[in-house]
Amino acid sequence: MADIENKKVFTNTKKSHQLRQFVWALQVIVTVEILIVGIAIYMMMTKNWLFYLVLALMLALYLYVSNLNRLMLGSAHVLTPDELIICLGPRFKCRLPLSLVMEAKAVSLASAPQGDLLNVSVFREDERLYCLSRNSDVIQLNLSEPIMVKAPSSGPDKSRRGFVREILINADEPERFLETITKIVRPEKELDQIKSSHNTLKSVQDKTRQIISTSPANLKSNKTPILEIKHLTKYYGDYPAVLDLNLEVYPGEIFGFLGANGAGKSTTTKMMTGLLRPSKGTILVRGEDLWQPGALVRRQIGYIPDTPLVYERLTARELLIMAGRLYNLPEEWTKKRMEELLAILDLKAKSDYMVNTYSLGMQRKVSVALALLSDPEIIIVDELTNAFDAPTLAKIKDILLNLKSRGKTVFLSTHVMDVAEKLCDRVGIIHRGQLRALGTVEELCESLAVSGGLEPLFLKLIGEETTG
Ligand SMILES: Nc1ncnc2c1ncn2[C@@H]1O[C@H](COP(=O)(O)OP(=O)(O)OP(=O)(O)O)[C@@H](O)[C@H]1O
Repeated sequence: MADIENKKVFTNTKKSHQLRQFVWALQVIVTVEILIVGIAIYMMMTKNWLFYLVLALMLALYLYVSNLNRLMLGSAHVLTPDELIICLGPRFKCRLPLSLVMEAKAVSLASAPQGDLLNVSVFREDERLYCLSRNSDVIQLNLSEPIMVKAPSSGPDKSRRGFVREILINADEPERFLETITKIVRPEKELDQIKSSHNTLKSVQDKTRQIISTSPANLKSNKTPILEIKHLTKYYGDYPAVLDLNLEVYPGEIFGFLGANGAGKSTTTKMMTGLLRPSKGTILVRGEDLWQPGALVRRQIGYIPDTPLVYERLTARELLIMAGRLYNLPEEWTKKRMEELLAILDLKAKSDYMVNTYSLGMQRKVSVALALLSDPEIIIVDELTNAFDAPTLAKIKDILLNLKSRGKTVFLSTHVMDVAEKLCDRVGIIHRGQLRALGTVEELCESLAVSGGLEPLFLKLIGEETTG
């Protein structure tokens, strides 16, 4: 009962005159046609069972059209304390958990996207869902994570489902809608207050403990960074998983991103690969913002996730061919590269078996092949060591060193110090979401007066932080 009382309804078609005219015209046409046909049938047909059947069918058609019109004109979004049920017309409905809504704001559109017969536009474009009946009173909802919706895409991707991070909807009373939703979804301002109080509490401690190497030689000041992370922040609710992260990575280097369990490594790599929207901050790849809609620089990134994200009902070969098509790579080139990668990764023997028959390590090798297929400029690896046995790990290390020798950049997240020490030119150490140290292992050891390499350095830094 309380739930029902807490529901707020926001109509979304009342101000759309064009739509209302269309719907009323449809209602009038159907009523007149049914009357004419009904009278004709009444006069011409004998009153047997067929007559009553036709009459019933006509009545059913009339009720169907009336109901369609009622749903169209009464179309409304429903806001509860936990979710927003987005409805448009009789056909589109989507439940959006409010925990995912990062921001709701009024936006103006130059023109309404082209709608269907009922003047309704529901489609996906560049990870944005348009759910509109007009171009006025438009509200944009920005999500912290992508959600899957069932709506056609305007692009070459013909699938009926896809991920979106921004949703555009109409509300007949946009001010009331925004006021209500921002009361439920914590407003940015309030979040900022929490963030700044969190920062203040730790700031003195943090500043004294952040060890950033600034020696020009080691920052490679003669090179332009390929990757720039500026004030990158991610909140899960009120919890800062990554807080004000700043770093630069240079072409041709293997950069180690180190941290204990839960330090914020995966959250950072997901933001760097376009999988998780930052709460704040920017990620620039060759100076271009990765989070700009349709950013082409995303194509320059290959991502090896910590757990394989592969479609298991295809063979490795089918997956790689499909990925090549998605990247618009020439088929011959894809096939050649695929054979090379399958051979290097020892996957040839099983490459025509479905991926769901592979071991976890083999599935992860498929992830590696997929990430390297388009020969990207930057390779982001989340927890290199996961699921790989020693010989495979040695092989993957060789692959990464080979990429480096070809001028590619590797961003390697790991909590295994040995791997980082052997492979990385520079390392960044993240703890509780904040960067604590940045530089070469030698520089950092010197700054902290630690001997014995990365492991004692890491333990000293994290140990001090934990007890501090
Ligand atoms: N979807 C989520 N919702 C809420 N909190 C989350 C979510 N994902 C991660 N976290 C929290 O954010 C923090 C950072 O997590 P993250 O996965 O980035 O750590 P990590 O450094 O990759 O750890 P590990 O090495 O164990 O994989 C953790 O405290 C985790 O509990």
